[in-house]
Amino acid sequence: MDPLTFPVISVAKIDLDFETVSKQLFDAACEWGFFIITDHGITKADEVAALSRAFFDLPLDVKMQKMVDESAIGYDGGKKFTSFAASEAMLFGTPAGDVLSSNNLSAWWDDGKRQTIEEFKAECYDLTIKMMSSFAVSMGLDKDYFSLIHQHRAPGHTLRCIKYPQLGQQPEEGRLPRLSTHTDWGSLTFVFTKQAGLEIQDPQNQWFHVPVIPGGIVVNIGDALSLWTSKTLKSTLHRITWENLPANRDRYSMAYFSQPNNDAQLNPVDKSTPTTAIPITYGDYYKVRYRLTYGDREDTTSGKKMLQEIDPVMAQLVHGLGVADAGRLRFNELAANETPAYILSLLTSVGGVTGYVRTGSVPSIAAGLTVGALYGLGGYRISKRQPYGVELALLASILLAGSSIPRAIKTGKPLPAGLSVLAATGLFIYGRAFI
Ligand SMILES: O=C(O)CCC(=O)C(=O)O
Ligand SMILES: [Fe+2]
Repeated sequence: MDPLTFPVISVAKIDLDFETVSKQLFDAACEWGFFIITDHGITKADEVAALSRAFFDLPLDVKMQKMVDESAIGYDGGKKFTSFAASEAMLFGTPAGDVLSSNNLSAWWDDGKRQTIEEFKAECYDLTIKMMSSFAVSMGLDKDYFSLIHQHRAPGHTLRCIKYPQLGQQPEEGRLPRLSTHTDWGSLTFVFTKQAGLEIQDPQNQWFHVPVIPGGIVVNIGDALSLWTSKTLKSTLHRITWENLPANRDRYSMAYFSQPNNDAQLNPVDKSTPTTAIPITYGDYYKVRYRLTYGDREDTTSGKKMLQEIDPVMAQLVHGLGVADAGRLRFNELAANETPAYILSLLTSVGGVTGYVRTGSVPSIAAGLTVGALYGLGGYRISKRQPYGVELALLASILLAGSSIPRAIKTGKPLPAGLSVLAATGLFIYGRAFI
């Protein structure tokens, strides 16, 4: 097979020769979903990168004075990393002008620094709009089709200045990702970095190192743009591994996320290809992805963990779209309900005790109470959106099936037969999460 060539596209002539540049951008977006643009005319990146470095050098308590909130402005680091990435970040989200007026920035971000961030964001915004116009034209839509749904309204366009810090020791394998494998949620992402480390899934589904081109911007397609185009434009999985960015090295990057307005529908724009309607807006989608990403964090207003705030029905819908890939494993937990586990816990415990009372069987009470406890613990963990709740409920069902079904067949008695029915119910309800 031919070696793959990562697309590097000069956008110097995006105005003068719109058609040629549009075709290059569209082809790269369809084939890779990731590419680098050069000659883009963005002037403020180095200045913002320097501000970002200086901010990360501040003492932790100063940085933590203003933690990120629903406005997507503030610091998202702290003493503990999220399960999404071993990084700290400074977020400048929401509509134009909000960085200037935000009270969620510490005094260090004075007027001059805020102004620089706004100017950089404005440059990025204009370029994303231009690029989306070129995608619109390539798809036979009005040139301003996408600009109309990317106005300066919520959730806005977020600049995320990121530092992957150097750490004393490498976390145990599988415990904490450097940057989880994920797709981006919105329309277009620009990544500015001078350091290697980012990997993407290439057109042959192999992990591929994104090159670093001085002055270039790494661009990728997000889920929303992919959904509008029935996935013709690719929302590509990407990640950073500990192997590529070991604990003894740090890395800085800045990601600008262009996002559709909250009320934008995610349905495919081409009405001629029959596809099932997507009954959610970008706002619904954003909420689920945001809470999955920051799942372990507490919501500043409700005090609940973000993961507990996710509506399971919405989560299932998002999962079903087949593009979202943050916290994939968690969909099992989100879809699960704790009530059957509690009922099974009660019934199996009662079953075990009844067996003992009737026949004096110690194994019966021991098994009944053990299985009951496992169901109870599983149910509790499901209700708190803690990991392994579904697994525990499933394990309880397997143990119950193993002990009751052979006895039911052998003796034909009602108690083991009843317990077998419970086991089958548990297997059905909690096994489904893994199919
Ligand atoms: O740091 C990078 O290079 C990529 C960051 C990224 O993918 C993200 O924040 O979504
Ligand atoms: Fe990303």
